[in-house]
Amino acid sequence: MAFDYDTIVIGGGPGGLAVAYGLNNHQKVLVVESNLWGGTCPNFGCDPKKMLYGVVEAKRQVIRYHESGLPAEPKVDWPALMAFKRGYTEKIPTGTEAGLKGAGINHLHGTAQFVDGHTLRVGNQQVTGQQIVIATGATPNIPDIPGKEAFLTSTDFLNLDNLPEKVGFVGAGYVAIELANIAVEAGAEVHIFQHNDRLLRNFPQAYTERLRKILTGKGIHFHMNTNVTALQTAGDQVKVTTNSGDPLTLNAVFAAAGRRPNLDDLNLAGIGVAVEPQGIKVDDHLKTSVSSIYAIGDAIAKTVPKLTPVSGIEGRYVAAEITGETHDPIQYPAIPHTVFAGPELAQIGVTLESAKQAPDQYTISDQPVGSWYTYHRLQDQNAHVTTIVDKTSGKLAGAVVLAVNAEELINDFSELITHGTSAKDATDWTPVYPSVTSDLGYFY
Ligand SMILES: Cc1cc2nc3c(=O)[nH]c(=O)nc-3n(C[C@H](O)[C@H](O)[C@H](O)COP(=O)(O)OP(=O)(O)OC[C@H]3O[C@@H](n4cnc5c(N)ncnc54)[C@H](O)[C@@H]3O)c2cc1C
Ligand SMILES: NC(=O)c1ccc[n+]([C@@H]2O[C@H](COP(=O)([O-])OP(=O)(O)OC[C@H]3O[C@@H](n4cnc5c(N)ncnc54)[C@H](O)[C@@H]3O)[C@@H](O)[C@H]2O)c1
Repeated sequence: MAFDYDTIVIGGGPGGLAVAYGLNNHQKVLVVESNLWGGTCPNFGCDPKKMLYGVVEAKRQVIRYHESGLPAEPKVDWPALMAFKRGYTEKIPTGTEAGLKGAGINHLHGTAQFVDGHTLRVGNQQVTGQQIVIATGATPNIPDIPGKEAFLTSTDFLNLDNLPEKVGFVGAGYVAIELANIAVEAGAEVHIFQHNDRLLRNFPQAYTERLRKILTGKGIHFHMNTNVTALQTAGDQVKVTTNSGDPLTLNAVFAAAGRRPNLDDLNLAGIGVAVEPQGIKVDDHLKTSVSSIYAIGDAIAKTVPKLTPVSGIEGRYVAAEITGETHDPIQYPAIPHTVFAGPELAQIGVTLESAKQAPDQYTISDQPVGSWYTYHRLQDQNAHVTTIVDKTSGKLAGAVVLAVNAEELINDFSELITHGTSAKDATDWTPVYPSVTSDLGYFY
């Protein structure tokens, strides 16, 4: 049977685009996107979030230098900050589409729905492909409570014309912590409602408690072990009812209770693609239960974190698998993850919890580093680093970092872990001094 395309990719985000560009010189490819070209990360995820974060962190650095020669009292101008962000994000969809055009990749705007394992309906046309790759990402999970229509999402937060006076976040994961930090630094009263006693559950509790203390010090109100049971809107106010204490009146409440895969439009049940609660079920070649269909990125059930670089790795892997460049199962490198929480909390590799359970295998070194030159210079008294070293090889196996510039140190650690650098080789070269990297030798 002749197909219209060799491969059709559903979703024009980081994952889908990695497949399309990976296949472009080998195959006739079509990408279908229902919303904004570029997907979540550059339009309403990582990139706009970090533009806002960069500005509020600059303000916080000035405050840290308050008694070190910089007595200014900066204030965030939200409309100007938003204009800065929009100046970047507004160009993303057209820029991404122009990139596809320039590369000669066929692309179609519309919502794709499966007719069978090789056929999609997009609007009023049907297209066929020998392979189809699902890269439809995820969308905010809205808690099912009375008044849930009042919930705003991270997408709304990252596009607010004005910052409301009092804001709440339901959930205490990545989205809640990062956006709450931006809101409090920009001058809002901020409340976080968490149904249990853990924030950022994938990070070690000693570290999340240190972070909670710092964020509480900035003025964020943590309502732990608290279920939001109802929302009620009246004008520009939202009454938040919980299972503990009196209701609170805020001006905006954001659902930050995880993200669910974007699968509703696809008719997966109709064509027999197996789905689990966390996303599409795939094997170690990222194939679904229908042999002509692959799935990648935030749309799949997986144990690795749902992050932009992971979607990219999976997209490039599927492209290589389709062209026959590889037939090995997918192998993930150590994936660093960072919460941009002001300060940043980052980790990579073997977790602290599992290292503690294997004392014969790992040496754990837990160091408050606030008094080290690098952190003293930045006035970051709370900086803290844990390294986990494999006793047999002497190589770094994992690390946790809480510091204002944790992203830099975790990237250095990532490089050491990924390339299996020994303690000797890690110090056998000359980085710029003084810098975050010139501290590496002290950690090993
Ligand atoms: C607020 C926020 C901050 C984040 N910050 C970071 C960060 O700092 N670092 C990081 O690594 N990750 C971050 N992430 C996560 C990151 O954005 C995602 O992991 C990444 O975008 C996933 O890429 P993807 O291609 O799998 O999915 P997406 O980027 O979500 O792309 C999927 C695309 O598929 C389209 N689509 C869906 N259904 C259909 C259909 N039926 N037909 C056609 N098209 C369809 C969607 O419109 C979307 O454009 C953040 C996420 C959020 C929400
Ligand atoms: N810096 C980054 O890399 C970054 C930033 C933002 C988002 N992300 C990605 O996006 C994903 C989604 O972020 P997120 O914060 O929405 O999810 P998350 O999984 O990190 O956190 C969800 C939070 O909601 C709580 N929760 C779950 N169900 C609930 C319910 N019914 N009612 C109330 N609370 C509930 C959880 O206990 C948890 O605190 C992240 O896991 C990550 O993959 C990454």
